[in-house]
Amino acid sequence: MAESRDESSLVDVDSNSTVGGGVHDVYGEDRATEDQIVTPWSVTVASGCSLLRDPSYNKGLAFTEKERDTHYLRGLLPPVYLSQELQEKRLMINIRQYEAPLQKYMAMMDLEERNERLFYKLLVDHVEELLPIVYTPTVGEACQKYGSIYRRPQGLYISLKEKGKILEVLKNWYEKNIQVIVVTDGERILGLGDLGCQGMGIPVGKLALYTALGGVRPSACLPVTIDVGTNNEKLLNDEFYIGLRQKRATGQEYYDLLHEFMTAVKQNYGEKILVQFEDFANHNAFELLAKYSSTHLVFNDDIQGTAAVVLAGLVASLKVIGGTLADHTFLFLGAGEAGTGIAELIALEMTKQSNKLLEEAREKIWLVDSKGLVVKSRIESLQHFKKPWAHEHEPKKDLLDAVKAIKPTVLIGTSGVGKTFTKEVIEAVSSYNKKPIILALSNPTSQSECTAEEAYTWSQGRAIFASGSPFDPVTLNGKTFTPGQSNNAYIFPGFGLGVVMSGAIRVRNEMMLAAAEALANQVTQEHLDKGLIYPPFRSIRKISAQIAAGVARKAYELGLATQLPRPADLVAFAESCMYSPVYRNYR
Ligand SMILES: NC(=O)C1=CN([C@@H]2O[C@H](COP(=O)(O)OP(=O)(O)OC[C@H]3O[C@@H](n4cnc5c(N)ncnc54)[C@H](OP(=O)(O)O)[C@@H]3O)[C@@H](O)[C@H]2O)C=CC1
Ligand SMILES: CC(=O)C(=O)O
Ligand SMILES: [Mg+2]
Repeated sequence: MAESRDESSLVDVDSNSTVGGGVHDVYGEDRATEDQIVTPWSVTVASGCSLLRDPSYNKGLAFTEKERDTHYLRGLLPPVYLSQELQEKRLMINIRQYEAPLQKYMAMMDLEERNERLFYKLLVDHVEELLPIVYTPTVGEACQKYGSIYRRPQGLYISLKEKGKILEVLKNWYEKNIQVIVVTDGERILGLGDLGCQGMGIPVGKLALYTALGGVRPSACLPVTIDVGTNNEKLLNDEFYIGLRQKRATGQEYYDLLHEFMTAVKQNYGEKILVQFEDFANHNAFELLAKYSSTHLVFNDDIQGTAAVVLAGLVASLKVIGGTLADHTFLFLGAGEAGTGIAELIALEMTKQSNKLLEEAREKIWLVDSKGLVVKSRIESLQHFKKPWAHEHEPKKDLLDAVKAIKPTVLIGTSGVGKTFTKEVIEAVSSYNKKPIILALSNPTSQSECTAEEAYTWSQGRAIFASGSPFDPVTLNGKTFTPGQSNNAYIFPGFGLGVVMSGAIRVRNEMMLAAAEALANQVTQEHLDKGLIYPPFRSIRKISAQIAAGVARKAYELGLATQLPRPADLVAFAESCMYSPVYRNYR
């Protein structure tokens, strides 16, 4: 039993072991190797219909003759035995027949509710095909229509109605050994704005990636949506809206509910529960992060995870265009969570690479918000997170003017507004650089600052381009360009695994730098030759193991890790901690 195990035994776990996440594998089913038999525990041993209806244990038509006898399945299944591989093949054929991505999304969600291991097998084996379905861009549409497509609760809904009872609400969740929570209040869902309670699709999607991409076992993941109302009139008037029908609570009422939640989380799950803040509006996001980083194991994916993925892409790009970070000039469209978060990590890395002071490093980085270039003369009216980026310069009202004035070598879109990298903007950036770096990070695809085709066409094939949501390869004058995806999905699954497996008790920016470095190290010359600044998602589990190891190594160095003794080979340990979706045999 995991709870009483000798911790040192974890260091040498069998490399075939499929234990997920490194702790509390109460019944041993995750720890067993694929050829060992395990007990399909629920409260009692599941059998008959209850076994078939339990998504954690259901194997569809892959129950053996012996299992059909011992678990009272005779007659409940047609006579045929269909292996997991054949089931996977069949499901992929079915899913590919749907034309609309939302139909594919719903088919995937139905599968998850029916047969969890098969869901993850599909996602792991077809990650490049299915990521755009369970994640951006389709998850954005799913959130917009979440009320209409709602079937079953996929996470915990904590609304103002639950005030004073949040600890009890947490106890209602059917899994007890939670290691990672992704929580949103739905106010800034991708670049789609306030989707209120329907933002639930985001924590659900993010946690599916924790499992598929990072190997944290599904039973350890808890999606949470905090519902304090919505200011989205369309949703308030939608008869199928699933949330509180009121304007958003703000101020003390909002912060009291959040505080009750954060307190209850620690009370219920202890010090080592990782909480990922996701898609909060920036007027709350920075404050929540600052408030809870010293008392809880928290990070904000939009501010910190995004920063790590972009830094990794930039470090990889430098191998192609040369120079150090400090040799470059960065211009952001969008000075919110993603923009200022990325800017800060770039500046921090510059100070590590050179002997620059943080202030000096920041001078190489410029931001544009909805009112124009962030400059000193605006300082009084700027939100606190923009102030460090207000440099001395005459005001510039729009991006094109800012590009002409700043002449950036790197242009990054974090505005949440599509089509803002116009032909003029990209042509201007390309006129100053042999190989401009252009990152259009806003999600979903409709909000992307430009398309891959636009970036390559308007830069005459010279841009190093990546985007937040995926684009297909583009052929220009007989040459094919493959755009990369610059999305925090590269970082948070491996980051979370590293935190969990090391038993880290706090997140530090150095751990984000370690994650970025590990990701950048996975970019090979072959990738760079193809124009890619990230390795392909198909090798994400290997990448996540490297990221997890880098993050854990840093946590040990900083004295924040509690999983002792430190495993000698952290990469092997990370791999051994990863959940495998392969079916198990039942005794
Ligand atoms: N690829 C990835 O991994 C990630 C992508 N993102 C994407 O980044 C986008 C922004 O997210 P986030 O930073 O959290 O959002 P925020 O709301 O915190 O920031 C948005 C910023 O964009 C500015 N802005 C809005 N409209 C315009 C405009 N027309 N022209 C210039 N600036 C504008 C805002 O200006 P003002 O301050 O004046 O209002 C604000 O500074 C989203 O689409 C999100 O999906 C986010 C995280 C990760
Ligand atoms: C990717 C992500 O976290 C976002 O767009 O908000
Ligand atoms: Mg996000």
